Amino acid sequence: MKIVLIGGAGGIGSSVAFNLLRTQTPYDIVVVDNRDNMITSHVMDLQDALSLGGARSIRGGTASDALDADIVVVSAAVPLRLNTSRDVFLHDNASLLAGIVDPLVASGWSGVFILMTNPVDPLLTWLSRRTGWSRNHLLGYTLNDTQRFRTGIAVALGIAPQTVTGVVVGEHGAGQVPVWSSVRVNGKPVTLTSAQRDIVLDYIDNWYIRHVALDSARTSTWSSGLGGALMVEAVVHGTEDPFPASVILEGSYGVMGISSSTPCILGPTGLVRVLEEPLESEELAKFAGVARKIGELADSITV
Ligand SMILES: NC(=O)c1ccc[n+]([C@@H]2O[C@H](COP(=O)([O-])OP(=O)(O)OC[C@H]3O[C@@H](n4cnc5c(N)ncnc54)[C@H](O)[C@@H]3O)[C@@H](O)[C@H]2O)c1
Repeated sequence: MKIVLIGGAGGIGSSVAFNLLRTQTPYDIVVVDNRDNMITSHVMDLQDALSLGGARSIRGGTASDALDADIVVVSAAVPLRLNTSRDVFLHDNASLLAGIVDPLVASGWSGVFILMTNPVDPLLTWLSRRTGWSRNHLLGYTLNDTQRFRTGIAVALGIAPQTVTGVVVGEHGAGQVPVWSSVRVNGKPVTLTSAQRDIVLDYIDNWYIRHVALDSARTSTWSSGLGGALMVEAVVHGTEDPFPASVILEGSYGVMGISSSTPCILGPTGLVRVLEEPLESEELAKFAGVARKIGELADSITV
């Protein structure tokens, strides 16, 4: 099972690599990046963790390593700078992604492509048109929204996040649609008061703005690295439990041809099934508006 991490020497990529090493799956992991010294630094470090997990190998590589990869995880991106929206990186990251996917398309590659680079939904919508790949092979990483929803609810209720489940659909980040009717604590449905909802909304809506304002030059590398590795594991082993991902919607939530987050069943061929979350009418209206915005952003890419 060859996993190629493009942007693999960055914060997210190296954290995905580390978390893959901790699984019991015999991965052959290849780190590809345009910073050779950082590839070497991470590989020298990570290869000494091989004997503590199930992965078979980790090495540095080049873009051509992707041509026979089972799964390509892309977190390559232009450097983070102060901003208030992931959308400011749309055009620069689209140019960079074009250089990554065009050789894969030309080679007829048919593995599973997981995009972590932001803004993930418009970039995936555009990539689906550019590559012509089936939506089954084109997945966007959006688990963090659901994780932040769980954390926010745990904070609002003063309970452990592990006891909370609940789903977020829609856009990764700013246009996320939290599904209040999906909230469960210890498996039982819970209705939050409006004051509790406000605490949750403040947490999930402002997390990104608060984090970027720190000007730390890093993103959510620990949570996304763990989540990215869990997504790879979900694809490789298949999941019975829904895994949230951005995928091209074909009618779910009334949306066609736009990539947005929804719970999915994943397996070795990528997307196995989209699960449509039942939404209230205001939630559906928000989803429709967000999907329009994602489509307009994708349309604006001219690479
Ligand atoms: N989807 C999510 O939930 C989520 C969460 C966190 C971060 N992100 C996004 O992931 C991306 C990466 O974040 P990060 O913290 O790892 O950033 P980073 O700057 O640490 O890493 C990006 C890496 O990409 C490399 N790179 C740039 N162009 C390349 C190319 N053409 N080929 C190979 N490598 C290339 C850089 O050298 C760098 O090492 C950003 O777009 C960020 O917004 C997404």
